[in-house]
Amino acid sequence: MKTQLQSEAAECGLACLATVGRLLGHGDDLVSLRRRFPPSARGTDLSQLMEIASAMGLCPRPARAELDDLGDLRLPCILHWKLDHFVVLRKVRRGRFLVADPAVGDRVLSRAEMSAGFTGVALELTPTSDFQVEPPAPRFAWRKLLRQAHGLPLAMTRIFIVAVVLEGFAVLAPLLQQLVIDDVLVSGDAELLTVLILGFTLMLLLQSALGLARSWMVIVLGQSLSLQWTTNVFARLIRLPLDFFERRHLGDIASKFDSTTAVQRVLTQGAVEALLDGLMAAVALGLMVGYSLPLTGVVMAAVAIYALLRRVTYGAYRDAAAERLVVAARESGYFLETLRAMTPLKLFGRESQRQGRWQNLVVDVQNRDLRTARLNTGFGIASTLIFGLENLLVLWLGARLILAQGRADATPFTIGMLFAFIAYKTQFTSRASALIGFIVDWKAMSVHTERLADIVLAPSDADDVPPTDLAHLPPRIELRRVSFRYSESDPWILKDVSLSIEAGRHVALTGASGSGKSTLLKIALGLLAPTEGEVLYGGVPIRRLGVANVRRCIGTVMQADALLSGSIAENICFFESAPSLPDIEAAARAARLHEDIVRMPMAYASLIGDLGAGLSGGQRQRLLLARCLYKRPRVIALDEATSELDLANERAIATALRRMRVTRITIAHRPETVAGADRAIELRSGALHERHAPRVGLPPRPPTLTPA
Ligand SMILES: Nc1ncnc2c1ncn2[C@@H]1O[C@H](COP(=O)(O)OP(=O)(O)OP(=O)(O)O)[C@@H](O)[C@H]1O
Repeated sequence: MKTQLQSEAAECGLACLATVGRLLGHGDDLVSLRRRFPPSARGTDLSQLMEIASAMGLCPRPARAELDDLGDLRLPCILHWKLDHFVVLRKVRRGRFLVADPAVGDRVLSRAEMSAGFTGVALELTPTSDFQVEPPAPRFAWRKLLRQAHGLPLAMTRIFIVAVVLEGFAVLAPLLQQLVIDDVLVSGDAELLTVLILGFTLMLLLQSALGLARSWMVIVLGQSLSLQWTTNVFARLIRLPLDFFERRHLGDIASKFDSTTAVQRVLTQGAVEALLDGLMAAVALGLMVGYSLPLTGVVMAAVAIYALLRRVTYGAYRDAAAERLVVAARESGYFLETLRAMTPLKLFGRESQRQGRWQNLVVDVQNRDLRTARLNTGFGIASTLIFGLENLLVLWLGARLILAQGRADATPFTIGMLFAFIAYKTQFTSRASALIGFIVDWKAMSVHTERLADIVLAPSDADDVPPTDLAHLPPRIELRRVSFRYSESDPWILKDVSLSIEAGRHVALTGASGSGKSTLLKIALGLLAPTEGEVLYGGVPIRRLGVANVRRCIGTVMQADALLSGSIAENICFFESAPSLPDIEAAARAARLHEDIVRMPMAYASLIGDLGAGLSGGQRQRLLLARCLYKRPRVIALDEATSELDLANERAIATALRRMRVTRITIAHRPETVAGADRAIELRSGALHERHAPRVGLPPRPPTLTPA
């Protein structure tokens, strides 16, 4: 597929460049371009697009154009669309415009639609001598998925053997017809008829039992593979870096994940059935040739026309399926977001507007379904016509062969043979068309594998350092000459920042909103990798120690932290398998939450929703704090973790934390919180400025959970 559909909310520009590259024969698709030029979460503007185009070996030329001039531009070119989007103009013909929209796929637009969307800015792209048809990016290997499936060869072999026996019965059935018509009816042998019918009844029973066994085995295999594969993909997904999730819509990630099931179905059940279909088609074809060559020729011609028809319609089917996946993902993401944003929607009275936009998205999905249904209808009628004509032709030719039996040069052909031929022909055409269907599904599987590749090929943030206890290292955090920006096209948030937070000290980080405090904290926690410089824990780079090992030593409450649905106790111990109830209570006391909890009817067993429903803002923050303390961390990192608390509670918590003598880094705006720290550092224009000198503190002590 040449048109590259965007996966991330803000990568329409990159997707357009990938589409133009593909149309001009560039080997890179969006997956590999995304890896080479990670887009900013905020999108890409024209000048950044031009930079990337130049790096791809395309000479960019921005142009102002009227609708009438579009046909004179060098196509394909990129058009600025509705002020916040880019599309690719592929062709202009007789006043209609073929546009590749990375959000929805190919669209043929009228002049009026073009005039409503096109802002007048176009980007022409001409390949230079540097433009190379590069080797395709590493593709998602379905073979790897197959290899990961335990017990697959044995289960497939069993299913195959049972199925082959079943197919044997299917081959014998038409022979019964031939025997009954040619021998029994002609000779009037009633006894032979009884024997034949009894024999075939037995066969039918056996066939039913084996059919049942085969279906059951296919179901069991499907279930087991689906579990293995989805588990593998989920394990991969959950280890992807944070920015993977921040850049994508929820619905898109969920839909990509669902592609695993589609791939699994084609690779296992589909593959076994295709193998059998191929085998049966070959056997039936051999038998048909034995009965009559001219009749077989007619059937083969019909199957060939059918195959050609599928080949011709394949592109349209594939595009409709690919686009449907994208628009359906958008619709489900929008739906989920609506549920999450119920409070502001009601407060701002935006229910109707939201409903209207959701309806538009549903219509988008329905339009794709309609396209597929239209194709299916046309295709169904065409194939009925092809095979109907073939049937009539076989009947006509077969009957003529029977009628010619009296002649000396006639090839022997009986009524029973015609019946048997028709039965084998029916088997052959149905198996051959199923096989062609499988080949189409196999090719169309790339729609799913491409989507799955976004998860499977994305670099994971899991390091291969084994779990290690870092108790021997002093809990000291150091940022050494760290610079950071979210992408090459984003401004620097931190520039050459060095900071050492000594063990047992408390550093308060202040700064204007948007100055980069949370970003700095995320870098210190290994959630974001510094663009330059490094982060050390206890004097050792955290990548060497293993980010997971370091995070085990650090308790955190982040700005947009989440609770999960479950009980309060479960949330405090973060669903630990063998939680310590006294520790849960100690953590809740230290976070000044215990009294609130015991006042609840079900105390620690009280259930809360995933968004912390059932708790006040301050209780939510204290619960997050209790969760952080339950870990018995050696370092505590708090990002405005007490902003919703009253002063009395905040003071009590600050005292409790001070007594623990853990290393602390606190982002806060309140003067009281900042004043309690050993050092206050302000982040301004990407650099750190000391606000008050370090206080002489006590030497660090091992962390304790002393209730306040
Ligand atoms: N994923 C992202 N991609 C691009 N820019 C981002 C991203 N996340 C944050 N930013 C930008 O980085 C800058 C620093 O953000 P950050 O959240 O670190 O600020 P902050 O100092 O913690 O702000 P606040 O006090 O309001 O929480 C802001 O300008 C923000 O818009």
